Amino acid sequence: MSERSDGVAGAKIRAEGVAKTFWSHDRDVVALQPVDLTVADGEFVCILGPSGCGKSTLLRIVAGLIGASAGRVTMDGRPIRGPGPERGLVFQEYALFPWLTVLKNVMYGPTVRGLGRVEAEARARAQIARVGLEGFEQQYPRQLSGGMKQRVGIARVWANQPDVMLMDEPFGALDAITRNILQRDLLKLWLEERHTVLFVTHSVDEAIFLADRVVVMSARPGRITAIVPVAVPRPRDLLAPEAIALKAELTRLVEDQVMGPRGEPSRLREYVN
Ligand SMILES: Nc1ncnc2c1ncn2[C@@H]1O[C@H](COP(=O)(O)OP(=O)(O)OP(=O)(O)O)[C@@H](O)[C@H]1O
Repeated sequence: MSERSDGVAGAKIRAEGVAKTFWSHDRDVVALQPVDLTVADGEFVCILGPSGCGKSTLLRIVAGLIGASAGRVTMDGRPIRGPGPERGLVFQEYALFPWLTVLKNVMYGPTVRGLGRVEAEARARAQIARVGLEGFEQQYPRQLSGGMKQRVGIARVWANQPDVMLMDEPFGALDAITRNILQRDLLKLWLEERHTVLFVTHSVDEAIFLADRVVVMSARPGRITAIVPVAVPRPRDLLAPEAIALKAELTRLVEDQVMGPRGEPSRLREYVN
């Protein structure tokens, strides 16, 4: 909490020189060039970049699911050496247990961590209600829509009371309307509790709608090319002039990574790491 970086409040997550090379089909695949990033306590940071730029790789390193080839990641100043309940993960794939009801899915984490059945159930029911699924506790995942499954995924993570939410394109598989609703709801829940959120997306709109800061990554091998604060007041109207201007700039930053720079350099390059 005491560290300061990138002009934001105390550091929750800090990545220093984090790089990753995979060994695949008898050759090295450099997924991530050295990345430095600090996420403040309670901050909502979106990682934006073209497909294959290493966004998920960075998130998985922060999650402790894979190790970095170089550099280190700390949470509250302590090195991350593996997964932990203080970092909740929500993926695009819903990753629910199909043989368990909604209630049992959400109770699973707290129960595994030793909470008694009554308390685990109370906590699960509260989280299910928070994500708007009251009345669906006894349904099975196959009986739910994609958006509902993702709500269960969020409730399941929150039931573990994590400090940090790591979200890897959680709404990527959903239709546009469901996605918008879930973005709004996620933001409402985040404003209530101010977990730290690291959210991977390749949608510029989604990043502008959600983030305090947008981290733009280059095409593979990934590195951070810009960190852009979103100064648009919440609730954000993506049709407001400042949001439209930001969208143009972020789109250009991402497209430059895919197609090479066009015209004059963006004014947002002043944020380049
Ligand atoms: N386990 C692995 N073994 C080998 N290569 C990998 C592995 N995981 C990822 N990669 C490679 O690392 C690069 C970055 O992948 P990553 O999934 O992090 O990208 P991404 O930005 O999240 O992409 P997308 O937006 O398409 O999901 C890709 O070229 C990918 O093929």
